[in-house]
Amino acid sequence: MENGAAKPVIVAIDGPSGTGKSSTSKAVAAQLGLSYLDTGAQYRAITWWMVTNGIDTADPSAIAAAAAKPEILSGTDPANPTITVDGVDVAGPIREQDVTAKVSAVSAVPEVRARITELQRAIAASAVTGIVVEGRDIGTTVLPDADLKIFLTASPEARAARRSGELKGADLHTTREALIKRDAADSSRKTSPLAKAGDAVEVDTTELTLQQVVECVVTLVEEKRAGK
Ligand SMILES: Nc1ncnc2c1ncn2[C@@H]1O[C@H](COP(=O)(O)OP(=O)(O)O)[C@@H](O)[C@H]1O
Ligand SMILES: Nc1ccn([C@H]2C[C@H](O)[C@@H](COP(=O)(O)OP(=O)(O)O)O2)c(=O)n1
Repeated sequence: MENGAAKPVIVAIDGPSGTGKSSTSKAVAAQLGLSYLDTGAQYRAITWWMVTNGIDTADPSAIAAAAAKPEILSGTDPANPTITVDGVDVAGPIREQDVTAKVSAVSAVPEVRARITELQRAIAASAVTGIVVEGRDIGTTVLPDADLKIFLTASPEARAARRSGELKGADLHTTREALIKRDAADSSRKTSPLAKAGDAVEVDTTELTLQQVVECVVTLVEEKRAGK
């Protein structure tokens, strides 16, 4: 017989763009009855606010001065993840090209990272059954005590093909170059760069279907829960 409620399980999924973090995290969370947090959406939301409010995103001091202003709320149901800024639903606008081009510069500013990291920790701490949190620095910085850390990778070709499929036929070469440039910026910033935690399990998804990746992560979570 169960002795009280199970301890919440915290899963961190990091990796570069197009490796399958969002799709995998949502499916794993749904399958295991956990909450889900897309931390990239939070960085995109604060970037959207900066752009909308005329803040120069090439000026780190202007970004730092405004970092505390927007109120960013994330809905963590994996079947219906939501993101609002000052009460406005920004799920669509945060995926636009302009935000994508500026998000690395905004998310490199330490004041932005401190603000968003605090939000992320509060959301994770309040998840009753547990949560799958996906991003770039979750296993290294945001939740270093996560029960399970996964680092997803895939070849640049596979990642670009997946992304240009989403962008309805966008040029493969341009998509590949933009993706490599963003990963380089995210990996080389001073504060909390994209990095694999020493204790993360690396999964190369190049030759795997999404379903295979999900099965792999679900198995790893179940093994952790069983104390293996
Ligand atoms: N293993 C996979 N094989 C093929 N396509 C995938 C795989 N994983 C994800 N995808 C697709 O690739 C695209 C990018 O995936 P996404 O989960 O948004 O990646 P990330 O969050 O790492 O940027 C989506 O269209 C998704 O359906
Ligand atoms: N934990 C995180 C998550 C995202 N970011 C930044 C860096 C990324 O280029 C952007 C956008 O992240 P997002 O996960 O939406 O990117 P994708 O286009 O899905 O690859 O946010 C970050 O700095 N730290």
